[in-house]
Amino acid sequence: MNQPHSTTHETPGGVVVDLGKARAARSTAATATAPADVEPDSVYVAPPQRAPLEGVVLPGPADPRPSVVPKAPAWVRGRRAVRVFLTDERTRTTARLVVRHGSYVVRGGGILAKRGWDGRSTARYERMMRTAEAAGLHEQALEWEVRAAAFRAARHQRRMDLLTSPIRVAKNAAVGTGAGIAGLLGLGVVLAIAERDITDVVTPIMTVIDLIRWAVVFVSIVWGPLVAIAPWAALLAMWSVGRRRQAAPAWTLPATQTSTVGEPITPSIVVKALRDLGIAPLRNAIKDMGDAGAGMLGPIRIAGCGVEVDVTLPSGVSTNEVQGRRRKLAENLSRHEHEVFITIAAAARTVRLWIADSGALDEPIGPSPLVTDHDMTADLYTGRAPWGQDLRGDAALISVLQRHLLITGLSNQGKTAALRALALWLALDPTVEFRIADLKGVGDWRMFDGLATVLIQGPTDNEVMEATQMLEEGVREMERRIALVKASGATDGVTREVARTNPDFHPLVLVVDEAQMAFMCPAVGDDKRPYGGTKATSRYFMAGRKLHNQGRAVNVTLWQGTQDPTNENLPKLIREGAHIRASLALGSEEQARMALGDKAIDGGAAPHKLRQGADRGTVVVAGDGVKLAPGQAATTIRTHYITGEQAAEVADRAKARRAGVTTLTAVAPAEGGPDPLADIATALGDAVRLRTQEVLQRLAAANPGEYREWNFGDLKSVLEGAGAAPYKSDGQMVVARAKVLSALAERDADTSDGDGE
Ligand SMILES: Nc1ncnc2c1ncn2[C@@H]1O[C@H](COP(=O)(O)OP(=O)(O)OP(=O)(O)O)[C@@H](O)[C@H]1O
Repeated sequence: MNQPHSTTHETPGGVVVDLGKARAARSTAATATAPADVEPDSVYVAPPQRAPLEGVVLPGPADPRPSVVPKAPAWVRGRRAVRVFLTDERTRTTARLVVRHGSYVVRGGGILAKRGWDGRSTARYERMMRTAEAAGLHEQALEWEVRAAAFRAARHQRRMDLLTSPIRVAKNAAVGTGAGIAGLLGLGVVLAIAERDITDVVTPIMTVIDLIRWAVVFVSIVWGPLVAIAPWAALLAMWSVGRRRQAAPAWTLPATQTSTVGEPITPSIVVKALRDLGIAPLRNAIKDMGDAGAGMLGPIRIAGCGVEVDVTLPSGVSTNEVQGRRRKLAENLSRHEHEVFITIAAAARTVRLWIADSGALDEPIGPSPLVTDHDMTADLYTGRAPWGQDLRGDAALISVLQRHLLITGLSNQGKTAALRALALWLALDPTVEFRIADLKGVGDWRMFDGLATVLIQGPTDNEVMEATQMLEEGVREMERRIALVKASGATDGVTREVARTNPDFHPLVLVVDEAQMAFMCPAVGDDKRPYGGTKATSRYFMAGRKLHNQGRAVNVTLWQGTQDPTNENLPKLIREGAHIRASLALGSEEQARMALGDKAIDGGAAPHKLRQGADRGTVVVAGDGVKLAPGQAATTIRTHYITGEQAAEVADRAKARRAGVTTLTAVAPAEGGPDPLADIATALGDAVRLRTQEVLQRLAAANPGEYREWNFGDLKSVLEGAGAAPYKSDGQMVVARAKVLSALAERDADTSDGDGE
């Protein structure tokens, strides 16, 4: 077995160790490996411990680590110790405790001093004046000024009185003492006569003197302890006031007191939230108001699953500035953005805040009365559909009488369910006829089979064409009714009485769900007019427009449901023709403006702030039909969800109220509908060619309902489609009669060929 390399020499005094080699051995041992020259499978035996020479310490064989670790300098160790001490949780807790309670005392003292100062000076009046001024309430400011002047006058009087009071007090004391002594003497005389003892004359006076002496003795006994206790009692009072007001830095407060999540809304929380909104004039005004900032707020009222408060903004702050910071305001109030609604109240410069209880909006609302009340009936003229609940938790009822309706929203947010819920309610009125086109066609409206007179279901161009024919048939029905009303000479339109007794005027509701499919449809009819699109030649669009323009008065209304609106899938004229405009969650403010109109969005309606998915079934409704407070532009309704199965049950009840209805799945194309090419030929008359402008005028004069809105593009597209495009002649666009006639002849030949096949 090999020995490690160390050189030792026996000497008379002990063992001499070669330090260089011993160091080498130490470092080798520290790595816990055998020396390099030890064979791998040989066992390494540590050298026996020997007594070292003085001043030299050898590593122990069992513990190869150096036994002496050089100590860090004292200042480093001191710093480490301080750091450990400072970062220790116990130290922090103690520090927080000390600072918190210290602050309670100091700031509590400040609060008491301020109260005292307020009571004795005009500080309070001046503060209220500043508040009123900052809020632009000048009348109130004047009122406070008058009160301050009265206070000053009264104070001056008291001070003047003080100047003369020592003399008065001295006089009063002298008179009082004299009278008291005389009284006591009198009493003593009476006593002496009664007791026949002259010494009783002074008995009452001596009794009073004794009483005074005892009082002095008592006070001298309790005075010492009272004086000793007084400062502590004062400190306790200051601490108690400070603690009640939580007057300490936030970092020192316990977590339960600093967490504001779900905290009830108080005036000071609202004022603080407004102050920290990042609107400089608002912040400055609130700072100027000091403690009186709550003067901006109306009473905080419980409103459904939240609270409602009106805020009168100081001058220089506009309501839309506050509306634009909804998220920040919500966060300042420890709420999510969707839990705070900011609308414009009727009073000038006033915003109405509705703040939900934390998480309350995520709780489902109850089932629809349509589902729970099996005896429910409906009356289009006098009733309102129980659609859901508004944010205050009140039933949201909507009147659909003679109102066109449009409901938009991103896909899968509950559009069909909301539209269907209204139709189900109205179906309980047996006088109402439904014609429905469901351009999604997955059975959402299946329960209306046997209830609606027309039910078209499917997403293809065929269904769009049928839906268009359904609308065009509705237009014809409308025109027939208008003619009847004209002929009848009626002055009150279609009254409830007429609607119920005269089958010619029963309410007719045309429903098109997923209407964007119709606008996007590329199909073109035999007359070369497109079904879809947004031109004056587009059949769906034009039929919708005509219904919007004149249908209401004769009880023919159009309800449309459509996905997120754009100019392509929801043209402006169609959006604006609806009386009731409702929107579920949308992707952007731009879409929200299209869905509900600028006025509603500027007034605080914000369907784009609804959460996709989480707020399914929540609609923001603008326009007619819902009750709105004065100045309110829109309301938010959480609709009751009626499942397909429940809808089928309600539909069965509605069917039971009607004599059997046969449901058609298509509408036959109209005979004798407008034929633009033939009408153009008629308009041309005998002219060989006619300016396009002239043709348009003649068309509009002959059939204004159809052609009034036509422009050059519409005329051109029909003529181009027929192969008779307008062309330039003498620098002007003209239509050639020969070309139009030959296009007509060609078409007729095609049609008869087709018929013969
Ligand atoms: N009022 C409601 N409350 C809660 N959930 C609802 C409500 N309405 C609908 N939903 C849920 O949303 C889903 C989608 O509803 P619906 O088919 O009506 O949406 P949609 O907007 O018409 O969809 P799409 O545009 O894609 O056809 C339903 O299956 C249901 O789960």
